Amino acid sequence: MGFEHTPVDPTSAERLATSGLELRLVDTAEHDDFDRWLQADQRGFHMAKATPASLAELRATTAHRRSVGVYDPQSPAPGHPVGTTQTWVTPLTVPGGATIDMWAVSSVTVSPTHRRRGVARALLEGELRAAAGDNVPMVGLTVSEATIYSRFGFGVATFTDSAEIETRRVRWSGPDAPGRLHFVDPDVLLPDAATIIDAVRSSQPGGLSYDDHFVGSVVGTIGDDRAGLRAVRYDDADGRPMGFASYRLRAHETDFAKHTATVQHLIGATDEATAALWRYLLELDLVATVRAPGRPVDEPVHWQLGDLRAATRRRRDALWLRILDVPAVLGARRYATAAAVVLEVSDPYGFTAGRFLLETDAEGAGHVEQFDGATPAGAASVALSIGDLSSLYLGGVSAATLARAGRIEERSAGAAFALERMLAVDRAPWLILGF
Ligand SMILES: CC(=O)SCCNC(=O)CCNC(=O)[C@H](O)C(C)(C)COP(=O)(O)OP(=O)(O)OC[C@H]1O[C@@H](n2cnc3c(N)ncnc32)[C@H](O)[C@@H]1OP(=O)(O)O
Repeated sequence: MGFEHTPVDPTSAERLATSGLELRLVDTAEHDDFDRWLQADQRGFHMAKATPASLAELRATTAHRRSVGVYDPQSPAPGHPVGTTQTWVTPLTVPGGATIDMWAVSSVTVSPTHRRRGVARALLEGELRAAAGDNVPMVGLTVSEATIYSRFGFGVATFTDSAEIETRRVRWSGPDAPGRLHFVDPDVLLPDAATIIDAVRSSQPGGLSYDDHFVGSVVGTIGDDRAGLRAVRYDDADGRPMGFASYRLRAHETDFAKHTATVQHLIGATDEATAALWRYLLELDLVATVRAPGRPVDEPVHWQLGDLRAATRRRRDALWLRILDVPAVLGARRYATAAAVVLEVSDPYGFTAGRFLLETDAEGAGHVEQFDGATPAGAASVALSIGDLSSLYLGGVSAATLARAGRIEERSAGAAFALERMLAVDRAPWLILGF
């Protein structure tokens, strides 16, 4: 049985029932029920009511996800949910290229008429228990506000940069790409984009698998604002599609030579493709500014601009993770050093609380076991919360910094930096597309 049939959590259903509310799965094959859920989701994020056309698109591209609603039978419109969430299971690429299952949680909304009486808590706790019950070892989400999810054991694991680049300052110093660029229609690009994103995500820590809804939104086959989207594809010297960029142009109020190009997405399966696409955008005529949100924090382009100050960058949290099974997730990734560390993990929900011994070998494999004994000679030892361990997991957060912040307690001298060296990665984790 797939995740879409996982029932709602009975504990949360009972808790909500004591407030007279009903928690249930939405039958996404039943259009009216699903449309009401979709409209509640739109309203929850202060978006305009979905048009019939966009409802049809959303139904077609997201019906396979598990949609959960909270209903108030006393409402004048009892079929309209007052709380929503949507979940699905995706592979999450971890350092070394293996994948683990991640229970993705999205669309957490509670109607302003029903806020701050524990509806979101019931939804979130219910999803943690549902994922644990299905033996999914990791839960992941992105947040509207960074103040909500730590209490449930989540920690931020990846960041993105929003770059703004003054094109007139750029003197391209990167390599010349041997391939060619072509404008492509969204329908033509869609399958290539899906292949390119899939190739990248399979080796990119933090990479997820993306369905047609996501890929269609970045190439412009779906979405309300698709008319202004342009897309180019980079084909390598052998003519194989290796990357694409989609972007919008906005004219300056008074100066036609100062358009702004805003990148919807830019992704290359090779560094050559990524550089070629960046160069294309930075050398567009009549464009003074290129804006690119959601970029990896170790983007090579900043070393190819010829003027480091041509770009300003703003960093933001992206993927938040919540480990549910410590041995499963630590055993799946690869490590940079051969070492041993004892992790004393606290967990407000008890899913993962305990002591674990992580031993890594010269090939980078990790062996993890629950552990009661004394810390072995030579092993590092730290105490930390499950949220902070989740932050460290993909290698995008420094253990030494968390120790300096007072979040990790070092039980042996230098233990945080020893852990940081074990977890080090050659490529910063990146959430390729937000969700
Ligand atoms: C993964 C995602 O989907 S991220 C998107 C989150 N959704 C949004 O931002 C849409 C707009 N906001 C909302 O719909 C709601 O305000 C929600 C979903 C954020 C919160 O729903 P509520 O039902 O009011 O939350 P609930 O009453 O269950 O609160 C649970 C806890 O979170 C806290 N909390 C709730 N909202 C916030 C907030 N915006 N900032 C900080 N803390 C918050 C509450 O104080 C409470 O804390 P405590 O129990 O530890 O004392």
